[in-house]
Amino acid sequence: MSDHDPLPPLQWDSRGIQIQGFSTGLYQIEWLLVTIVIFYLVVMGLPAKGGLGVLAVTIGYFGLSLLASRLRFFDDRQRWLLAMHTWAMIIFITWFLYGTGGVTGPLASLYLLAIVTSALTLGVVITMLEVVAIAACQLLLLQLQGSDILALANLAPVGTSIFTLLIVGYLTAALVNTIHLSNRALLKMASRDALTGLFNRRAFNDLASSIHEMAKRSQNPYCVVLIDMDGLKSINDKGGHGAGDQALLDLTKRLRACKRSSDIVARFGGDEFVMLLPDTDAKGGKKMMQRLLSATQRDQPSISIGIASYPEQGETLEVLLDHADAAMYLSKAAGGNRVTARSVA
Ligand SMILES: Nc1nc2c(ncn2[C@@H]2O[C@H](COP(=O)(O)OP(=O)(O)OP(=O)(O)O)[C@@H](O)[C@H]2O)c(=O)[nH]1
Repeated sequence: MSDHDPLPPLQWDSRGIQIQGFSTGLYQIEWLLVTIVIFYLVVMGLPAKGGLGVLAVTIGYFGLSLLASRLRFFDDRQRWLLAMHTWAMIIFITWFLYGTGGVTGPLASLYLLAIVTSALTLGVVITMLEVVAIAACQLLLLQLQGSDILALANLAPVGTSIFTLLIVGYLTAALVNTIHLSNRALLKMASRDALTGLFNRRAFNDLASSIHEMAKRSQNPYCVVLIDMDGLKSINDKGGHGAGDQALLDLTKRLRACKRSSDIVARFGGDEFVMLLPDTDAKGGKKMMQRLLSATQRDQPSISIGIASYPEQGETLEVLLDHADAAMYLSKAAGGNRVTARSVA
């Protein structure tokens, strides 16, 4: 099976899993921002000029944060929504700094919260773009405060703050990227059988469930096939574990060679393999498995195959797997090296 095997988007989308994992952190950043702003207003009081505007925007932003938390906004994992959120944070912070006259004061570091939010979820490029936007906001604030934006004395603190944002944004995004890559590697490991590199039972169940749902909607048939090697124990006994492993690898090669790109093949464990053949009825599935049997060389261990087809032999994947298993045991009981497709209903 190639690396292009289909992975269902939800369970195996590592970027999505990563954002989901960070969602608690995102809520905490949001509440930290709101808490710092409210704390500032309580301790320092409303600014004399434009105080009501600052209060109104703070209450509005607080309301939005509450709504985001209620709606589990960050669990949604849609990147454009998260990007809009960081923009809203930057605008709110800029407005707050404008109202409190503190572009060069300690509250200017609030921009760090927007940058960390972006770096956690949106990647290096978007985060760097946001730093540029913050630089523009800070220059605008200087201008609105009546400072000369070309004077070095005014530009220096802005430059220092932008430099800090760049470093924090870049390092956080780079760290997150490393986590993302190791997540991908872990997901791959968690979905594969160590010996054959085929999907394991867990990955098969996830993939098969989404194919089952699609088949149910489109009323298309599909086949579930259980394949069990005949006599692996005696191969192990005669040739050792290495010979048994090689026999399993040979069978894996044969299964890969006979499958279409849309078919899924997995190792269920031991000498048992499973295939799911989308858009294939019982007749087509049986024909395909007969071809697999006739391609089996004399010196290769034989296999016993059981087939169940959707929808005739079951409305759920579990029932189909049971039927395919029962059919496979009929093949085995009849001496192996054959394919059985039957309804147990
Ligand atoms: N080499 C090797 N052997 C394995 C592996 N997994 C399971 N086995 C062995 O495969 C054998 C399976 O035994 P059985 O279930 O009796 O299967 P069988 O010998 O093929 O007999 P039938 O299925 O009745 O034809 C056991 O001896 C297991 O120890 C593996 O990854 N590698």
